Amino acid sequence: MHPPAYTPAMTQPPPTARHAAFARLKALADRPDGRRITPLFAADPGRAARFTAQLDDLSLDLSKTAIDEAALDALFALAEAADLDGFRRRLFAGDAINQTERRAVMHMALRAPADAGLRAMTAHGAEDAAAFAAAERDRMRRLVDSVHAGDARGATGQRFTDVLAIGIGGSDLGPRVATEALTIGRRDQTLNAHFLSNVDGNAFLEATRGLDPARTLVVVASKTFTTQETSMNAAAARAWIVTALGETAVAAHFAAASTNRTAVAAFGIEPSRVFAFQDWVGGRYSLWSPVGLVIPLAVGWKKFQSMLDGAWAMDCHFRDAPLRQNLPVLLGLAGIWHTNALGCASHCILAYDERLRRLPAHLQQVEMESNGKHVMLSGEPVGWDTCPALFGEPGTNAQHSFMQLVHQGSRVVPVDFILAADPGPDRPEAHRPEAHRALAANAFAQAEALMRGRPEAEIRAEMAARGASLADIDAIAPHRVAAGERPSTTILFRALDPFSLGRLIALYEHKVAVQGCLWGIDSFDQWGVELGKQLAGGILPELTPAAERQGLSAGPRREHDSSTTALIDRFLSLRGET
Ligand SMILES: O=P(O)(O)OC[C@H]1O[C@](O)(CO)[C@@H](O)[C@@H]1O
Repeated sequence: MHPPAYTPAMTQPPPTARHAAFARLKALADRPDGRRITPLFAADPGRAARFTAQLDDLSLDLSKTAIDEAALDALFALAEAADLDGFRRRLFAGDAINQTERRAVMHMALRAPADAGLRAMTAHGAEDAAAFAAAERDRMRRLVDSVHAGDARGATGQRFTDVLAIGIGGSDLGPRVATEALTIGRRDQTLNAHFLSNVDGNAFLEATRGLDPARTLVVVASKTFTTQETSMNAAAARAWIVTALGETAVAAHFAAASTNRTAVAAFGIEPSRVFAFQDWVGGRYSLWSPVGLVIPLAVGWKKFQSMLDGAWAMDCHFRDAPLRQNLPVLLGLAGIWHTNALGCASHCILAYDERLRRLPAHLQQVEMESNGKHVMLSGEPVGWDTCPALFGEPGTNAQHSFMQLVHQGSRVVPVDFILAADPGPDRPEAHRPEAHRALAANAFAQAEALMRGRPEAEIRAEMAARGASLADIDAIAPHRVAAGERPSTTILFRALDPFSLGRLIALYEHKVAVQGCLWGIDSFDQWGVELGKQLAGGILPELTPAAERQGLSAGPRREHDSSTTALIDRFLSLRGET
């Protein structure tokens, strides 16, 4: 991929001031009590309120971190050194913020009203991104409505009951987390959604298990429409439809979302069923675009629109709120504190909500593909750590797997707790209120336990009170000690509905942009994943018998290291194909 040559010269504040700001953060963490949290509460009864920011019903509590006023000032000094304010302006002005791909970053236009006036720089000059997105959204809506109304039907005249969404990475994770969040525990979905991402015959079998091709609409989502996994899965789905219903059924059963109309046309999808978006939408930010078509198909247009509205509310807040009251900025700064002042190398996302069970997977891509970078925009190596490794599971499940390490492991892992106060006001009968209270109790208890820990004296006293011998106390007490002072942030809102879901995901998207700006990196490219793709393309012909190699670019056989060569030979020998 060669970026077009239309971008302005790269501009970035010189790193000197940033170096000083990072050094200041480290120095603050190295103060005698610089990493402790409990003394901050002891010293300031108003700490919780002072370190909680709010947008309507959504609150972000940063008080259970070691960030004090001095640390906050140092973090904002870093933001100033990195010109966060200017970055935010350039982002919303549609400048080519994604400098290495010479692209604007304008996924906000996908959720903005048509007349929001959001423009994006393109190879052909600035375009009205919000108007473009709205026009495509209207086309999507027409298809969704006609499927739901039974006007658009399968080739045999039957109504669609299922949608199979094919895509990978950003063309899968975002749509999947949103669809799951809005359908888990409900019985009112308009179509049953199924997802196929991995290039694995088992995944295909699993995704199509029990599906009737005559009643299945297939949506292929791929920004580039060249991704190997998606191409192979789309071809398999096409064969599945054609075998059952004949070649002519493809027009009725397929729709696509892509920026590459030519490749989609070559695949043979009816042009009226192809929905476009522009290169100013990054893959991991594309669930709001036609890539997310499966979402309204599954939950209805009204909910999809409400999700967009929630994200747009967060966009406006991020764009307009002063930095010190700005939720994505504060969440981003907390992460900077943990990564660059405390040296934490990982970060845990715990949503106490089964419906958000795929959120960590989506955020892994949003955060790690965006900010897993080692050079600044100038190409110079960064002089500080960038994105931590993210992981997570729904609470309370996580408590019974990896939380042991978070409480007592040798490294500090900051946690984001995410919780809705109300399990779902639109249908209280579906929720056992006592179960939701138990979820909440666990979320609050975990955060408190991480911070308070358990001192040895308390454990010894408790064991003694229960009649344990001194030898037992000596042997066991050290193992039960939890040092505490482990940081967490808590995101709490009224209810997980489409609006709050959109707002939540957009909060993290902008957090990532904030951090990328402070680290001085390009958060919107992903060159690192290219090499593996190229090498896989080269190895595939080597694993394929000559008779089946048609269509695979044979190319000259590459020299591998001896390990890779031996593994390829062994793979073929185990299959009896040498
Ligand atoms: O939507 P596409 O073009 O099929 O790409 C899928 C995914 O692959 C990646 O390029 C990474 O390999 C992601 O950035 C993207 O979300």
